[in-house]
Amino acid sequence: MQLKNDLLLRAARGEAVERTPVWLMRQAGRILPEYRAVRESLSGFKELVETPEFAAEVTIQPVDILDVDAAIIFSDILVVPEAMGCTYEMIEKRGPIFPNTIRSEEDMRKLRVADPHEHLHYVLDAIKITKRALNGRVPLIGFAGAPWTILAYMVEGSGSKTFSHARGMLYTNPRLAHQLLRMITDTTIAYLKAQVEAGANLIQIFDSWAGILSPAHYRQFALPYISEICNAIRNVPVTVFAKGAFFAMEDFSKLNCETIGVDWNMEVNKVRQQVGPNKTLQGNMDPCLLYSSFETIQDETIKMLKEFGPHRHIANLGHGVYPDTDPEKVKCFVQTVKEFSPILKSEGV
Ligand SMILES: Cc1c2[nH]c(c1CCC(=O)O)Cc1[nH]c(c(CCC(=O)O)c1C)Cc1[nH]c(c(CCC(=O)O)c1C)Cc1[nH]c(c(C)c1CCC(=O)O)C2
Repeated sequence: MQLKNDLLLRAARGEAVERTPVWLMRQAGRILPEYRAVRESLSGFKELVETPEFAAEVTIQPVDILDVDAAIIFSDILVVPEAMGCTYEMIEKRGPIFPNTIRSEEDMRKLRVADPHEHLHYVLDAIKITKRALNGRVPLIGFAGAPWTILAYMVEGSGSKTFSHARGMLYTNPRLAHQLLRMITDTTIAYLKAQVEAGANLIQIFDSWAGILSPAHYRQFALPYISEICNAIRNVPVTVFAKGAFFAMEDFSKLNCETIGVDWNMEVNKVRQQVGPNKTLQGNMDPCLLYSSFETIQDETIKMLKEFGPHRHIANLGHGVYPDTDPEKVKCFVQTVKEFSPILKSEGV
């Protein structure tokens, strides 16, 4: 189906756009009372993720309410380890827990390369329902975690400040780490291909824990697998968002992907120099800006638009929106991009 608003896809491919497209990482859920109402009618987070009709409903809420230029399918990066045989629980206000971690050859034997049509059909169904309901209003973003970030959760068993078990494995048993990364990558490629077949218009890879690795480990244990995924997904644009990986920007310039995510620790002009002119950049507002006044949000958003320039930019935060953010402040961010980017474009800023 022809998209009515394809700004995101054109910006990703480096084509001309009338204005800069805008959406927010983690826009689906958390900040919206409408999301919480759906969530509270169910037994928990997992029921919402695994029930395609509800997942589709909360995917579309931010498009209706926040007026963003894209929807991102409501799911989680942790559905991949679950499909591989490593189940997670989502503990209210604490985050995910994996009762059985992967730390030995024996633990590995319990895992499989998942078939997305068998083990992740609920996400594929949610994508199909969402696409039908969106009726071409905006593109739908599919996603997965990058293999390193998924390994980090499977080995650690929960969120962590240090991920010391996961990082430790890279020193103590690199062979096992590569074996696990191999299985995660194979599952992820099949899963993302299935998301595209189901209707996803763009794919984003979240490497949320990129920034805790040394550059050498990142090149050994993260980049090659991301590169494989990029090479495998060729019908739709791909975005690689690696939080904190300022040291890898030159490596990213060589990836077979269209867009690179930028967080607020990174200097936009330096990143642009490092990745060159042939990639689109996405980001990079500090989510904490949205705690400030409407006036400050406007000023800082305009500053950000000027920094990136009018071409090859997708406006976003530098990481997911925080749960205690006022949706009105998000609307202010979105509207400022929509209002000012065409003006800056016409002024040639
Ligand atoms: C690391 C990571 C996870 N999940 C995700 C990442 C990568 C992005 C990032 O770095 O933030 C990705 C994710 N998780 C969720 C989405 C949905 C789509 C969207 O709004 O972007 C996406 C894209 C829903 C969710 N995933 C989660 C929630 C909150 C749970 C709830 O509603 O009760 C939502 C809406 C839970 C989750 N899921 C995860 C954690 C650590 C937590 C607990 C803390 C938190 O709330 O963020 C793992």
